[in-house]
Amino acid sequence: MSVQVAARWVVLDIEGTLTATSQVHVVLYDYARPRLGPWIDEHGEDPVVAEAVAQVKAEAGLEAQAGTDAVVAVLHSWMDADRKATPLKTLQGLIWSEGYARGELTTDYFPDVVPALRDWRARGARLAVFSSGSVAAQVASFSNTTSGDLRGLFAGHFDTVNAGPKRERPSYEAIAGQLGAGAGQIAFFSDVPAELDAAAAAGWRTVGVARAGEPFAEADFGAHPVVSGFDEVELEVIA
Ligand SMILES: CSCCC(=O)C(=O)COP(=O)(O)O
Ligand SMILES: [Mg+2]
Repeated sequence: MSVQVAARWVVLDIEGTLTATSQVHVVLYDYARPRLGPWIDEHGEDPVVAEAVAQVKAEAGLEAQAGTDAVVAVLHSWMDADRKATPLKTLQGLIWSEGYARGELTTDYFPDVVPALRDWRARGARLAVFSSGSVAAQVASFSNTTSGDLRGLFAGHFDTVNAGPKRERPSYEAIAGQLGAGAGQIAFFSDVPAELDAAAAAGWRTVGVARAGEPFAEADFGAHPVVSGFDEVELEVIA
């Protein structure tokens, strides 16, 4: 069954919506795990890295003098628990950006994703991304995919730094403001009902993405329309 959606802007979650959860939790997390310690030691003078490390220590209750091993142990525990803490996402994004630039990482999307995004874009829809993954990670991940370089499809990237937490309404209000769009012009696609609830509270249209085999496939999406793939979406592009 198809779902009709009227929107000018389509804002997309990544994990579980565009890519399999294993693409993040296995491929990307396994790439980052052994590289976190060396990255912190080699880039400790970089203010972005220094600030992220300070945030990890503060959030984990470590002393300011704590060494890299203690910081890495916290970061690994957050990855094991899939805690999408902002400083972890910042550090992962730096490491993944280098991995994509070196050609050591390639993003693989669900088969219905790229044809739908190209079709929506060709028909005038504007596309943006809202993910817990940092903006740097998002852009890098679209640069090297099994369908080529897809960066040109997207007009906006949002994360927990430039928008806010994904389960809170003000984050969606902030994104609408940055896009210069009315809430009723934006449709948000996500596999996580709590994210859809926050977007709907901000006045956005919402589409739940319940993909077979994914963690939220059997979740209760409440009043949100639900698809099992983008080929079930009939997008009407509005002004
Ligand atoms: C390829 S960008 C990195 C994705 C990531 O780190 C992540 O946690 C995805 O979370 P999402 O909010 O997109 O479900
Ligand atoms: Mg998701």
